[in-house]
Amino acid sequence: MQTGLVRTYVAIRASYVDNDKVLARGLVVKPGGELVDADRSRFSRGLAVDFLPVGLVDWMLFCRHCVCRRCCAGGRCLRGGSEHSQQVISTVEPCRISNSRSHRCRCHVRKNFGCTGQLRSDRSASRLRGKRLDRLSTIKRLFNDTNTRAPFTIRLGLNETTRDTKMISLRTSLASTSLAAALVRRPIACSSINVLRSYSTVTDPSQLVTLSPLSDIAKSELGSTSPYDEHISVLTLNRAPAKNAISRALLAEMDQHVTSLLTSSTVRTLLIRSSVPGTFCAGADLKERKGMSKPEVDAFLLGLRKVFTNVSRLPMPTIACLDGLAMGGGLELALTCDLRIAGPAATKLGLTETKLGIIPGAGGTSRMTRLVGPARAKELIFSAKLVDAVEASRIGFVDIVAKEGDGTAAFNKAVHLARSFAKNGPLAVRAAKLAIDKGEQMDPETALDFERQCYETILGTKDRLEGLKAFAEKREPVYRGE
Ligand SMILES: C/C=C/C(=O)SCCNC(=O)CCNC(=O)[C@H](O)C(C)(C)COP(=O)(O)OP(=O)(O)OC[C@H]1O[C@@H](n2cnc3c(N)ncnc32)[C@H](O)[C@@H]1OP(=O)(O)O
Repeated sequence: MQTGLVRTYVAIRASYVDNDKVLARGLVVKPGGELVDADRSRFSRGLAVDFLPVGLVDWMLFCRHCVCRRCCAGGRCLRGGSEHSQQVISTVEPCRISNSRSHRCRCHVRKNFGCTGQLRSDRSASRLRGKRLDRLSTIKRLFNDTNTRAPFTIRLGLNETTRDTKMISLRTSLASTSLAAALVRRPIACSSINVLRSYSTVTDPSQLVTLSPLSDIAKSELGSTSPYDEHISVLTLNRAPAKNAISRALLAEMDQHVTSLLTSSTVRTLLIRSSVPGTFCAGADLKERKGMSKPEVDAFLLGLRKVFTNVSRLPMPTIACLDGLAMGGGLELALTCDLRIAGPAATKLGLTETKLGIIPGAGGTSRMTRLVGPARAKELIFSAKLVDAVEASRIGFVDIVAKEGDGTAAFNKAVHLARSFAKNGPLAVRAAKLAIDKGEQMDPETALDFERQCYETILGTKDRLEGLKAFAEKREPVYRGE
């Protein structure tokens, strides 16, 4: 057995097994710290919580009726795992726990792990709350006790009276990040580092921004893979408690990732998305900002400008996946990308800074104006108004409105598009991007000269020869970016 620090492996997600059927799957820490894929594990009836679902998922509360199409990985029903993979439940039924018709399934983590029920019934919630707190303190005690290396088991077994409550939500009472932090600090013996990796960074709540190849997450999140996925990177904003507000810490992490991408020769497309349902980014962290001195604000704005400028200068295509609100600096981040795709969840998009007595300070005035023209940019900025995806597309700062799917429609569409970019000659795509970006700022004649220069850079490449050869041989080209 190897010993490893469970760091990026905090993606220990909820798994519930009922009558030997796995209703939701995930990574499990079994007593003793052994890490297994929950799919392969078998628990006895009841909620098996000798593992800790933390991270983005927090603890979920859902009942059997909450399993919906959105929660199925790639249309596969999570009920019963692969044996029942064809079973897709398309309707959302009222929740029996809350007796409320307002109950809706919400896919919590990119189709991965079922629903988080929005428990409307206060009575039910308070009935559960006391238990949650007790259990939470037990869990915390275990994790905070660094001397405890012994195998541990925490059981939050369901009793008969709460049979329909498949999982107990700790969300309201739990600062999940602190639990996660406790977890990441605690070395846990684990048997398979490899298994862990495939579930890693996206859901590590200790990381505010993660960067991972699509190939790491495509199977679990999308249920489909493509040979090009390893060339597509996904930058994920992961600060749920503050709706991804850009704090100094978040900006620093973003800076690190974006800097690494500036010199990457293998990434063919970058997708920027959020792991927080209903949110892309709520802009600059206003709470942090409140306590900043003038020099600190200056430094922050300078940092923001640097990072956003770097995003706009990335050599590969970039797509902002707006599956939720994007306000102020959040929208400004999206504006730095080559394309913005917005889904039905993107109901609040706007440069809202003037409402706060400030102006867009991360390139918003300039980038929005370039996209929609001065009059529309002025209307948006002066009024600080929020628009939805369709209106944003009509105005011109959203390029594609994704309609298929709900919570992750934009991401899904972006993946589709990114794969179509990634199969083409990567050097050619980069050269085209450069020609467009720079050429746009030049007079037409100079732009044509510049286009020619860009063309020149690819004339001697192996990819170009491969393109011609593949055409002659009537096959798909295999580009290597050489
Ligand atoms: C150069 C760049 C400048 C800028 O970007 S200026 C900032 C522009 N952004 C904004 O004006 C957005 C401010 N936020 C809001 O208006 C609302 O929030 C939202 C519409 C985004 C969401 O509203 P709702 O769904 O009702 O949620 P909630 O309870 O307000 O927020 C959940 C938690 O998120 C925190 N939060 C939201 N936005 C920010 C932010 N921008 N900075 C810091 N924290 C934020 C809240 O405070 C709260 O947290 P708690 O529950 O602890 O109070």
